[in-house]
Amino acid sequence: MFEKSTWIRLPRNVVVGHGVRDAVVEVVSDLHLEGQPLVVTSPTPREVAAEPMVADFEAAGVEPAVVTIETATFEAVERVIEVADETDPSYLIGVGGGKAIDIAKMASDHLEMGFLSVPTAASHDGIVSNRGSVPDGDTRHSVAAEPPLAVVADTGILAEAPWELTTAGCADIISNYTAVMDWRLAHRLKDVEYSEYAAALSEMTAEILVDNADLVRPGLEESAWIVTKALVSSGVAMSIAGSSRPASGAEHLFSHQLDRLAPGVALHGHQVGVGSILTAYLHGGEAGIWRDIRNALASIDAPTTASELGIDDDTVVEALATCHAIRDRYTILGDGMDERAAREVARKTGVIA
Ligand SMILES: NC(=O)C1=CN([C@@H]2O[C@H](COP(=O)(O)OP(=O)(O)OC[C@H]3O[C@@H](n4cnc5c(N)ncnc54)[C@H](OP(=O)(O)O)[C@@H]3O)[C@@H](O)[C@H]2O)C=CC1
Ligand SMILES: O=C(CO)COP(=O)(O)O
Ligand SMILES: [Zn+2]
Repeated sequence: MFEKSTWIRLPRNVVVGHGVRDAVVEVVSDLHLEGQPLVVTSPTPREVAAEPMVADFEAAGVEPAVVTIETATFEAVERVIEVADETDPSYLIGVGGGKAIDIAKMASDHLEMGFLSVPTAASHDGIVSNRGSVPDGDTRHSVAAEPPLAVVADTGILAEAPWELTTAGCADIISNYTAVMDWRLAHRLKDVEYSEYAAALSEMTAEILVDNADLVRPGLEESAWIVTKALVSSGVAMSIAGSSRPASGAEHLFSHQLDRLAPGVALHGHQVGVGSILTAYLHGGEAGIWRDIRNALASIDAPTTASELGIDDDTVVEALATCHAIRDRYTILGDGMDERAAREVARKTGVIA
């Protein structure tokens, strides 16, 4: 008897383009959402996008509550839930980078209410995904959640954000190459559930972005458009897979470990990009695609070395040698790298001097 089943949850509306922030109230109406929203944001996105959006709601007779979070932690999720208990919203709106959107996503899942994703930076592919990513002591959780009901990505806002946020989003996409290599390996060796469709979409997204790298330039709003479409597509791949596997392999373990060893120094996307150079080398050796990944990152101004990340060489080596333990996710790192081997790979790929 055939007993397989799947349930793919995707956003109902994805609105991308110049000035679409002004359409949030209309998108809410299109979704037939009633009552007051709770806006979850972080300090800079609050000024850039949340406050004008709240003014639009007020003009339409709706009084949103606003909560500002500073970190992507379970405590921040708790705080949002407390504010929701006090203000009784009908839905949530996450306005910001990966931090604010992840917290809104996880709080909305707990509260069993929908949320909208309003990114202010094209810096990560959690804009659309059905996962939240949260550090917790020595480990890291990829938390199952609902995807947003709608995404409203204003390319005008995204293009005005600091350029490095956009290059971080590109690097998060380029890292899909090694994430999929790790996923296939885990499927072959450990029988990890695998989706050919999600893997193909994830790889194709990276391919299209690399093919269009010439158009990804500071000051060009078209760059925000190209990168946002890739981020949406990568998030959809995660939703199809029902896990972050299409977009998160050993290069993400490396980044999560850097978040612990050197917190707040480099952006998520930049760290996973450098991690992807290292793990591509582990997958393919000298003849592998690590040079293509390094060149693709360099072509869009993303860091390719420890010093460009602002992190010292020893910390990068330590992260590579220890990151396998951060989460139960089988990758090319297996049960971990010898520290000398990690240093050698980092040297050979030019990540450290
Ligand atoms: N769920 C998923 O599938 C995924 C989740 N992630 C998660 O997302 C996070 C990384 O996302 P990222 O966006 O890099 O992190 P943040 O949300 O921390 O944003 C990075 C920085 O950009 C600032 N910022 C955001 N928008 C603007 C703007 N328009 N103008 C100026 N500054 C701005 C933020 O300011 P401020 O400090 O004031 O907020 C912050 O300092 C990580 O926690 C990662 O784990 C990443 C990929 C996928
Ligand atoms: O960053 C992500 C995908 O780009 C999310 O992955 P994690 O599951 O590793 O948190
Ligand atoms: Zn990522």
